[in-house]
Amino acid sequence: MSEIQTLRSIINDSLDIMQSELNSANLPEFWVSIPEAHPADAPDFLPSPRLCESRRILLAALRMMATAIQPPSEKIIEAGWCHQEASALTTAIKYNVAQDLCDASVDQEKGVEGAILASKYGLLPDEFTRVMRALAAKHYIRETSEGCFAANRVSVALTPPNAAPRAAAYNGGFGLAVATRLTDSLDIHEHRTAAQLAHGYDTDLFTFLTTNSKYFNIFTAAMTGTYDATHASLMADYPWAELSSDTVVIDIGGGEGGLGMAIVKAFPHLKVINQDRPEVQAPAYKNWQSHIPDIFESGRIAFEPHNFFDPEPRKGAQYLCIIHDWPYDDCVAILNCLKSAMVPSSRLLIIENVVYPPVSPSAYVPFMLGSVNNRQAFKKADTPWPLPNGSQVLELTHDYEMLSNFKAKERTPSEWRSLLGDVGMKMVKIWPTRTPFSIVEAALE
Ligand SMILES: C[S@@+](CC[C@H](N)C(=O)[O-])C[C@H]1O[C@@H](n2cnc3c(N)ncnc32)[C@H](O)[C@@H]1O
Repeated sequence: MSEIQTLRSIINDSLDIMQSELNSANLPEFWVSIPEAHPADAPDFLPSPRLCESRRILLAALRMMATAIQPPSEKIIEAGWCHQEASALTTAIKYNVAQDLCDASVDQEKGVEGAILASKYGLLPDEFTRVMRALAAKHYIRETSEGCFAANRVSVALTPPNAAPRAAAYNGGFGLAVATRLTDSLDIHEHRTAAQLAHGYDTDLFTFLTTNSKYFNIFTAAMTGTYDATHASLMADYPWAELSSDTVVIDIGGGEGGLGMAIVKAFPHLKVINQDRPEVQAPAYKNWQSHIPDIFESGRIAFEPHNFFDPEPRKGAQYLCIIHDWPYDDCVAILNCLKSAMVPSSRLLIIENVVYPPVSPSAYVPFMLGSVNNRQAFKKADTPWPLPNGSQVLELTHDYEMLSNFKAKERTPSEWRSLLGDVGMKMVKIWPTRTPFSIVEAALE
């Protein structure tokens, strides 16, 4: 079969599998235009392995199909304007447009005039309407008649309490400016990041954030926005239940404590200590008090100020950490501080975007979702030809962001083996999850 015929058959087959998975879970088919959330949009929704993998492969095939049919010169020109989508989204988030469009008073057939919304926000009607139109063209909202706008399913995900907009708000408030300096930062052969060039600081980003409350708030909220919808899978795809009942899990650099909260909610036999910089204590307390007041009161989750460049004070526990935002030497220093506390039974779980380079396959790999079984532990399907192995859009986005903000990185499996080996640890296993994140399990050598 030709490349395009194969893509067409992957698209048809994965669509069929996706639909049958939805049917067996008694879920409706997906939609765009209806201004309601699909049950699978809930942050705590856990897709079956086959639903997860059919969606992943379908998305990859649709993206490649779009490349096949679009004139290459047009693709290049369109991509050159990609910052426009991010800036339009930032505007929508700033004014909470989606909340207004989803309001019960809005007739979703007719929509609301852009000019009425513009006047509510104190903006010029023509300018604002064109930003709205850009959003409608990308399916964040609908244009129902010229200059009138209504909500769709994506608009619903843009309204509180959904956390994803907080991740996108970070891009508008901080990341877009960083992106403009990435190219400049590459030919400075010393540790000078695009973020430092864009925002004019010399320290590491986290130290800079402590001096700037606006960016501190944007960044801290963005972490919750990024990780919030991953917790159901992170809980299901690692055998937390098998940890013994005296286990203390230390989440090092745990931020507002969303992951720790998911662990203590799902596994009553576990305790979590969330370690982070002292200034993160207040947001973490606020988070736990509003979501898990009883567990917080019981002391099964606690905050401990700790600098992870100092030796880890809690010996012989199970440890979680994220180190993708530190350059190599810092990663080695952090891991050594942690290693000093580990005993042979300790495990270090590093929750990051393991990167599988998007290598173009030379051999034919058929589309076989048969190997993904809903009754077994989650495993990823082999990516079929002609999709590049990997096909990881969000994972590679994170890697680029780590480069831009920290001159740090997401790692391939061999890079993980090598880094862990450099500090006298070994990789036990990489656990794939139904999110862009994997869990890299490490132990003492
Ligand atoms: C990638 S974020 C972690 C996000 C978090 N796991 C979550 O689920 O929201 C990195 C965290 O490392 C923390 N951090 C940065 N430098 C630190 C240090 N020297 N010691 C301890 N924590 C630090 C930051 O405050 C931030 O919360």
